[in-house]
Amino acid sequence: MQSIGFIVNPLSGDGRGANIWKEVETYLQQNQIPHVFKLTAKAGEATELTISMIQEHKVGKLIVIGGDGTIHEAAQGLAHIHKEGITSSLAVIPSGTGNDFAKAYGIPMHPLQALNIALTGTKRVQIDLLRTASGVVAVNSIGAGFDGMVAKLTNESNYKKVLNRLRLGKLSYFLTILRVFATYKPCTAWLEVDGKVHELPHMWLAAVANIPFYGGAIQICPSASPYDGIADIVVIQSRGRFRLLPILFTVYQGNHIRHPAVSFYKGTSISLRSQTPLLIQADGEYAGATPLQIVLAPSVITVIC
Ligand SMILES: Nc1ncnc2c1ncn2[C@@H]1O[C@H](COP(=O)(O)OP(=O)(O)OP(=O)(O)O)[C@@H](O)[C@H]1O
Repeated sequence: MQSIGFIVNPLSGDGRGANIWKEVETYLQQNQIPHVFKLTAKAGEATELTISMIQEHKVGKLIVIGGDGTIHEAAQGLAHIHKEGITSSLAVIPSGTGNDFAKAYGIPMHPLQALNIALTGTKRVQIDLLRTASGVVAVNSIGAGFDGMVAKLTNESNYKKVLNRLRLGKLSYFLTILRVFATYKPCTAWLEVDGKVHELPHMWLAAVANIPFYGGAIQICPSASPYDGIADIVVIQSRGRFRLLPILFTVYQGNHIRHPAVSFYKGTSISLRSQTPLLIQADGEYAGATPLQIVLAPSVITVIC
């Protein structure tokens, strides 16, 4: 049997991770399922825990209990060991706020159902990654501009904690969207996709998507697929703010795609420059500012779903 390792972010979903781990650990003990586990003690730690767990304990199946931020950190570790020719499959028990990764792979939100899939699921898919020039990888998306600012302010906000406690975590992203929408100043940016440069005046955001969702089930790029070896890019441009209002209310269903302010591109080598530095998010985590360069790395991680 494959050796099983758990990485648990006890603080994900404002403490939901710790509660889910208790439930999962009880199940593992009752059913005498051998495993190793590590709890993250600080931000960023899931990367080194992933590497050490796989190298030291020869873990063939890594199960992450966390949100998209913890999966993002574990993915850095999985991509690192992939370069050394070592592989380990990734399974997820969602305990975060947005849980976009779990949604994209049809992983149930119920902890014991997700555990059952992690332990016995036979479907394994190879997924692409987005890799930046600075070596960061993203499993879900990388975006610059409006959504970079939304990710940063949501993660720093106090209402995210309060809403998580009320099981309304997704609302925290929407509240920040409204905040940023009222004040955001678009600028000109230059997007290069596979050698072709597109000048983008009044750009609000450019997001490179590996899956359709971000920010807690916002269907920003409905055509994105992590299996097709190509990244989908969505750009929103507008001179006026109020012209974009309909997008706020249609983007959750992915019905913004025909709005004239929205355009799409596809490619494997992408770069973005901007008139003024724009904040970047990678899988919902703050990741610096433009300029940004991304290449699509095909079939790097195996996901159990
Ligand atoms: N012990 C810890 N103390 C402080 N921060 C931690 C700790 N363990 C992990 N973190 C940080 O918590 C952050 C949030 O985790 P995660 O994204 O998994 O949950 P979330 O924010 O509730 O969910 P989502 O990303 O789906 O919105 C991550 O950036 C991670 O680095």
